[in-house]
Amino acid sequence: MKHFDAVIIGSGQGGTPLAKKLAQAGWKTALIERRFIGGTCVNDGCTPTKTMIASAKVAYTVAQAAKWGVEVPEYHLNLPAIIHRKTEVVHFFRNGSQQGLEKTPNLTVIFGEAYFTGNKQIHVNLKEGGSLIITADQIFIDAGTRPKVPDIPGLAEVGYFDSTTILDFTELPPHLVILGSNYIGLEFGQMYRRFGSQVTILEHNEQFLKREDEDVAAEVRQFLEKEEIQILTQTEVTCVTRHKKDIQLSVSSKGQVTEITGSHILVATGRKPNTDTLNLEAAGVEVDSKGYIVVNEKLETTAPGIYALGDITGGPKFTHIAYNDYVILYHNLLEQQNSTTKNRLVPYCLFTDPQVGRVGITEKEARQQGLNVKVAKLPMASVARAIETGDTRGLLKAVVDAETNQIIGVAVVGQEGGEIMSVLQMAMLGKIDYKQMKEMVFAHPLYAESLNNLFLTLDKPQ
Ligand SMILES: Cc1cc2nc3c(=O)[nH]c(=O)nc-3n(C[C@H](O)[C@H](O)[C@H](O)COP(=O)(O)OP(=O)(O)OC[C@H]3O[C@@H](n4cnc5c(N)ncnc54)[C@H](O)[C@@H]3O)c2cc1C
Ligand SMILES: NC(=O)c1ccc[n+]([C@@H]2O[C@H](COP(=O)([O-])OP(=O)(O)OC[C@H]3O[C@@H](n4cnc5c(N)ncnc54)[C@H](O)[C@@H]3O)[C@@H](O)[C@H]2O)c1
Repeated sequence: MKHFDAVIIGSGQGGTPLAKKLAQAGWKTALIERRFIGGTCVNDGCTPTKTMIASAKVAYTVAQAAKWGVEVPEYHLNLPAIIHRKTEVVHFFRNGSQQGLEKTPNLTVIFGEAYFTGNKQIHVNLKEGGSLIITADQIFIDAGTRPKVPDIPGLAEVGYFDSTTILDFTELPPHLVILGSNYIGLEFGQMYRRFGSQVTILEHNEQFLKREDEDVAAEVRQFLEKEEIQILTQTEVTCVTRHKKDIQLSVSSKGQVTEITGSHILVATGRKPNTDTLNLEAAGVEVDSKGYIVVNEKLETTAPGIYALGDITGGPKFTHIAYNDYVILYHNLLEQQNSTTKNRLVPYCLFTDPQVGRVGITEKEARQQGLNVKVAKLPMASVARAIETGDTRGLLKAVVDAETNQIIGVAVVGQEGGEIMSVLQMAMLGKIDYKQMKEMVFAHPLYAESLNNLFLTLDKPQ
């Protein structure tokens, strides 16, 4: 049996920096990881997908090059080379992170599967064989989530990809049918369409991108459909069968029963927490009805001295949120602060091309809450930089408190939409109001310069 001051389960985007910080502060710390250092983001999530999306953008640009007066008579897609590049980038990030951990004094990295055998006691089935019992004064659970697969008759027998397994498939699916039309479904859908697959996206909700305002969702749908991606909402798959190389999906779409034939299926219907193998009852850590760990706003679980961070808490599932959870914990534990998750801004970016950068409240939410707001909107077709660059898809939108003039919500669909949103996120944090943004000097002709014009629209009668 080994004893540590702190044990962290999972080397994700919260656990890795936390392990380093606690060890650097002199705590005898252990970090337990059952698979690869870096967790989902580095190995199966942000890093591989954004690397491959970059290749898809090149393919799209080359295909459209004549639009910019550049004739490209012929080009070929080399999917194994794209996947090789992705794997190299992933290894670069993973290895860099692992080396950083291994160099940290007071920190022991243990590869193996952890589960609780008591309140502050953990059993680890070591990757190298054998097992280890560990006790600790403080325990931090950052064990993340994994793909959730719907229970559809025939799906398991026919076979399907999820967002992890598809990353190493070196053949191009002739017709990829995707279940789910949120982040994963749309990012992969556009990527494979640009690689040359036919793509059909099936969404069981009535509204496409239901979290977003309808005008924002419509803009995204429009540019995806222009690339001949078929999107069917209110569509439920009832059964899947294989007919030689084809996969047949029986679907109920807007009340009509029909068949869709594809070559491969990608399941992108959400994630589920990795709490089922942790034996949390032994530690007295409660989970909610979906299996996520119950935490308060300081990320304390129901068991004293045990904390949870990142996706496993059921909070917004983003790398920057897992990272911010770590920041909250180290502020409170090492600097005796009183940091909480309450009222933190949660920005996010959908990495379609163009991107969708979002932060704060939507117009729909503001109206539902009965807030007195003004809404500024500007099409990308009115932005000088977009016209010059040759891509006017998208729009800028900001929700402004009519009494205080503060910006309370932003959506930017456009090239560098995430970066432009971040400019407004800074304004929100720094309490720079829309009148100041309207007259702020931005370098010409940046996308950011268009923020002057965005807020000038509020001078017109609403
Ligand atoms: C395809 C995809 C694309 C994404 N793109 C983005 C993006 O562009 N931007 C963004 O912000 N977010 C993105 N995300 C979400 C982001 O990856 C997650 O929010 C983030 O990785 C969560 O980090 P985490 O620390 O909570 O957990 P994870 O990164 O999931 O880490 C958990 C770790 O715990 C380990 N573990 C689990 N159980 C045990 C156990 N019993 N014992 C030992 N170890 C264990 C796992 O092996 C894993 O390494 C994406 C996700 C996916 C799937
Ligand atoms: N750019 C980013 O920040 C980024 C990128 C990828 C993933 N992520 C994170 O990863 C998580 C998982 O992403 P996701 O897109 O898989 O999940 P999600 O939960 O965001 O979306 C799942 C979608 O699938 C639909 N769905 C569920 N069951 C279905 C079914 N049986 N048939 C058809 N549609 C169905 C849902 O209505 C929803 O639209 C997200 O929470 C997100 O935070 C973030």
